[in-house]
Amino acid sequence: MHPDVEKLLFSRADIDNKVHELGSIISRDYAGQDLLMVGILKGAAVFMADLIRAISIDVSIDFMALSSYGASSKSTGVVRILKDLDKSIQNRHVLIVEDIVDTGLTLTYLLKILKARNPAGVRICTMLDKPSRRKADVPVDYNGFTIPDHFVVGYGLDYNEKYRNLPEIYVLKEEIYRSK
Ligand SMILES: O=P(O)(O)OC[C@H]1O[C@H](OP(=O)(O)OP(=O)(O)O)[C@H](O)[C@@H]1O
Ligand code: HPA
Ligand SMILES: [Mg+2]
Repeated sequence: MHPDVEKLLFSRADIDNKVHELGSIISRDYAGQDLLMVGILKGAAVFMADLIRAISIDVSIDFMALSSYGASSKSTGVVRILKDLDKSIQNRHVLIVEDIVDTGLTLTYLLKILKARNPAGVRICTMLDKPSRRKADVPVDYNGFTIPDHFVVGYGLDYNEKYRNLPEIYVLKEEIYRSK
């Protein structure tokens, strides 16, 4: 285990099973529809790469880059678009793919922007949901795991741009983010 992590939360097997479960449900729910999956960079990149390969129907993908956290473990509530979608989403079925929903501020902002573009629908798929810290209500349609109030890293999730490459999901030691 990496020396900065407190404990393992979800193993490779836990993650693989969950990704395949979600992939099957999404494939069934969107059968016969024009599905566009939108990964939110950078955190969702790893989950997105696994999830699209667990989907059995035709799907297009795109990415958006938003920034709300910077070099802190706390949300600032300020969300900026760093990279927008390449094409119009009008009349398309959009599925937002996130690594984690925490305060919900990022997705609240994003949902507002995307709904204003008149898609056929927008739903949310997240690997992790941390409902105890919610500041804004967001409708999570597909959730991998609900987690308690710990700062987690790995499988795309970072602290200060570190630990995204860890293949499993861990709780970060408090001393790592408290000292900043
Ligand atoms: O529900 P919230 O409190 O808004 O937090 C969730 C968001 O925060 C993280 O992104 P971050 O801004 O750290 O960017 P990153 O994906 O590049 O790490 C995460 O990937 C979500 O997008
Ligand atoms: N870990 C990493 N990034 C995050 C988290 C977390 O627990 N919550 C919001 N962004
Ligand atoms: Mg981050």
